[in-house]
Order: sequence, then structure tokens, then C-alpha cells
Amino acid sequence: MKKIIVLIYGILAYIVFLISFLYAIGFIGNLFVPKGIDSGTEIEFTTAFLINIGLLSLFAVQHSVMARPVFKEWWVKIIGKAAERSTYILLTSLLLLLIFWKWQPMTTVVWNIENSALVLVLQIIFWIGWAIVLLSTFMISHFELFGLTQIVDNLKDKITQAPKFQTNFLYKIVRHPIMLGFLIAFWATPTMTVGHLLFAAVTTAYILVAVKFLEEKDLRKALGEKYLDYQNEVPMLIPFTKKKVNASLLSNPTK
Ligand SMILES: C[S@@+](CC[C@H](N)C(=O)[O-])C[C@H]1O[C@@H](n2cnc3c(N)ncnc32)[C@H](O)[C@@H]1O
Repeated sequence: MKKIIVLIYGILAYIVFLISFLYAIGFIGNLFVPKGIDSGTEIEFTTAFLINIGLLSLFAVQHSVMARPVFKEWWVKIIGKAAERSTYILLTSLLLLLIFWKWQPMTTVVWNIENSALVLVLQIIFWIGWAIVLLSTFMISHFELFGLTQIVDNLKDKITQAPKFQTNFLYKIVRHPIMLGFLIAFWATPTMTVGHLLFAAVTTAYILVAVKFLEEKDLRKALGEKYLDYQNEVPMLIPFTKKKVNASLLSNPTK
């Protein structure tokens, strides 16, 4: 019975993720959805700025803290191994929906491209960004990343294997294609408002810090030499720019 409940919980968490992901596309692109990043009544600038920064910070704290191995070790004792990833996905998705709901528009235009060919190019790049995000999740292990493998394995009394470390497909071009896809989608717009710029700038800063100082640190710790070699061979986010890692990291992968 408990396994069925965990299964239903995991499926619901995945549905909430799908809703938040699709809404994110509409929100950032000001497309299809009732409330886009630039819609709604504008309030005083400082208040809007503080609310928006507060919302993004809330997301950053939840997303970073709950992804750390130390937190997970403690958290699985409470929630159980099978439901851990689904809970992470559910809370992440709910916080995203909170951002979309409470986001304060700041509609002063920073740039507005009128050339229709350029507008089309930017719109295509925007969609390419989202396609990169989605495709890359399948290159790692989409169903494990979103907790579905864990809940199905739990039903079958099977231990979920950690996904294979991926160095192929887009992971051969950059180490973080999912993040690259987000960055492309956040910045590629023909009309950039102050609110959209704030969103893009803060999320970019967060992605750079979280990837470099949290995720890669964990991966170096878990994979050691293998990850250092990967860092030496494949650039972090910008394709075809190779970055050499600090030699001191080779002797201390946990640094
Ligand atoms: C949301 S995904 C983002 C992955 C990567 N940062 C990216 O942007 O494509 C985070 C999870 O992917 C895992 N991960 C990162 N690089 C990986 C790789 N090359 N192969 C398999 N898993 C990876 C991390 O350990 C973490 O659990």
C-alpha cells in the first residue's frame, strides 16, 4: 500500500513539474499564459525589485540546499529513498509556480528589436534553448532526474542504480547543457524589459555559482580523477572554449 502511495505521489510530483516547466516557457516568452514576465499591474520599483529578488532567492536556497549530498543523507531518513527525488522536484516546481504567480512586472524597455528577421532569429534561439534543456535531461536520465525511476523501482523492490556519468552527445560539447539551454532561453528575447533582465541576470549568476561551487564540487568528490579529466577536456558552458582546471585540484579533488 505504501509503495502505491509513493508511486502516486511521484507521478503527481512529475505532473506538477510538467506544468511548471511548460508555464516557464510561456512566462519567460510572454506567450500563451495568462501571466507572463511582463504582464500585470506595475508597482513601485524598489518594492517590485525586492519582491522579485526575494522570490528568486527562495528558489535558489531550496534548489541548492536540497540537492547537496549531506542534506539528502539526512532527508532520506525522514522521507524515504524512493520519494526523495520526487519531493525535491515537487518543491522546486511549486517554488517556480510561486515565482510566476507573485512576480512583479518591471516593464521599462532595455532593448527592443524591430527588425523582423532578427526578431525571428531570437525567437528561434529561444526555442532552441528550451529544446536543449529538454533533450539534455534525456541524455543524463530524464526519468531518474525527475524521480520516476525511483518510484517504479520501489514498487518492484528494486534498488535504483545511479545514472551513468554522461560524456556523450551534448555533454561532449559542454559540461552543463541543461544550464546552457536555460541561459539561452532566458536571454534570447527581442524585447528585454527591466524585469526580464533582472530575472536573466540573477538566474545567470545563480547558475554560474551553483554549477561551479556546488554541483562540480560534488561531482569531483564523487568521481575524482574522472571528473577532472572531463573538466580538462570539455568546457563548462560555452562550446568550443576549453578550460584547464587548476593543477592543485588534481591533488585535492574535494577542494
Ligand atoms: C539538473 S541536472 C543538471 C546537470 C548539468 N549541470 C547540466 O546543466 O546539464 C543535475 C544532476 O545532474 C547530474 N550530472 C551532472 N553532470 C552529469 C553528467 N555529465 N552525467 C550524468 N549526470 C550528471 C548531477 O550530479 C545532478 O544530480
